[in-house]
Amino acid sequence: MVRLCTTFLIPWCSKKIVVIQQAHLDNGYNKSYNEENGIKRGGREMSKDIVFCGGGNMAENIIKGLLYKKVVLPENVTVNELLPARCEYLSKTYGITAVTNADDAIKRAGLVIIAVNPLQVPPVTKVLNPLINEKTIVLSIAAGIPIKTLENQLGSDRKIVRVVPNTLIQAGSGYSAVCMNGCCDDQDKSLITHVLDALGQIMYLKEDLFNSFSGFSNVGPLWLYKMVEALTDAGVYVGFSRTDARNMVIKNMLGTAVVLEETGEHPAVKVDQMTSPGGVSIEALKVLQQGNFSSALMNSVIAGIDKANSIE
Ligand SMILES: NC(=O)C1=CN([C@@H]2O[C@H](COP(=O)(O)OP(=O)(O)OC[C@H]3O[C@@H](n4cnc5c(N)ncnc54)[C@H](OP(=O)(O)O)[C@@H]3O)[C@@H](O)[C@H]2O)C=CC1
Ligand SMILES: O=C(O)[C@@H]1CCC=N1
Repeated sequence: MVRLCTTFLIPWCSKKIVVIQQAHLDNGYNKSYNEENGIKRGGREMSKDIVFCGGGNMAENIIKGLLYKKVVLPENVTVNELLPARCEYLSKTYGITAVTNADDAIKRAGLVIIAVNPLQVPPVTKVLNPLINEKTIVLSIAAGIPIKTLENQLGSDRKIVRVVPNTLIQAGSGYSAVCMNGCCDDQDKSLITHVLDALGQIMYLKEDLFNSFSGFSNVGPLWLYKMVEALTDAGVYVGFSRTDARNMVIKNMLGTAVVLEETGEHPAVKVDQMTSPGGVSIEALKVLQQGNFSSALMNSVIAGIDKANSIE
């Protein structure tokens, strides 16, 4: 096998990353790649194929991340999707196989990813049940569906992983939460880590924190998108073009994240530093506090978590 180590910039992200390019990848998950990244998989080779059940938004984002990071080759990816038009789009765009019946691929797969909406999970597990075996890893991203429910549908002797995937996969930033049932071993964990690494950061969590993770971290970009929208409107209101206003807000947001990540300082310290006595910032802060900004955010987080709890 020929491997090339390349450093390059992700086009949509300013972070430098190092990727091991494999000129010849003879199995979907490459042992050398894992070892290069400090992830030991042991001797057992994983079946090379991944099957996605459901080819919607999340499946597409995950596929993009996996192909971009060369975790898997297009010929090792099959999507089982009900809509023929969607199958055509996915296969043409990504060079993968997308079909309305993937029974054969599921039988061969090492990893099956359930990426349908929660209500569609029972019909999907019904299809999977006779096709998977004790070596197949079934990974579900369906919000609010616990491992216990999946075990009831698939068997408690099956390897089951529950993931709340990062919603900023295209930026390669943001946490995915993971937990797995007792049938998964260290090698399975290494493999799942390797796969999810391609999407962003990973946090192994106890399942009882999953709903909190969904409502807090997974929904996270929503508050930031809404903030960009509101601040851009404010910029337009005071006379900037929408483009200029949006650009200023986005650069401020990126810069703020970099400063906090790199310094590790508390945001309140940064606010203290920029509020000059009797100045502009402290005036803006006063009015923000009158609008109950912090309380609105906390209540919104709690509402999302309550909803996640109610689905489960
Ligand atoms: N969107 C997000 O940001 C996040 C989503 N999730 C979870 O990811 C899952 C998928 O979400 P998302 O991608 O947004 O949803 P989508 O509705 O975009 O995708 C689901 C896809 O599955 C197809 N489908 C339905 N039933 C079946 C079936 N029996 N077999 C195969 N395919 C089927 C649907 O087709 P059709 O349209 O014809 O029904 C649709 O294309 C959900 O469970 C959600 O909770 C988790 C975290 C974040
Ligand atoms: O809104 C949802 O149901 C999913 C879970 C968190 C983000 N999207």
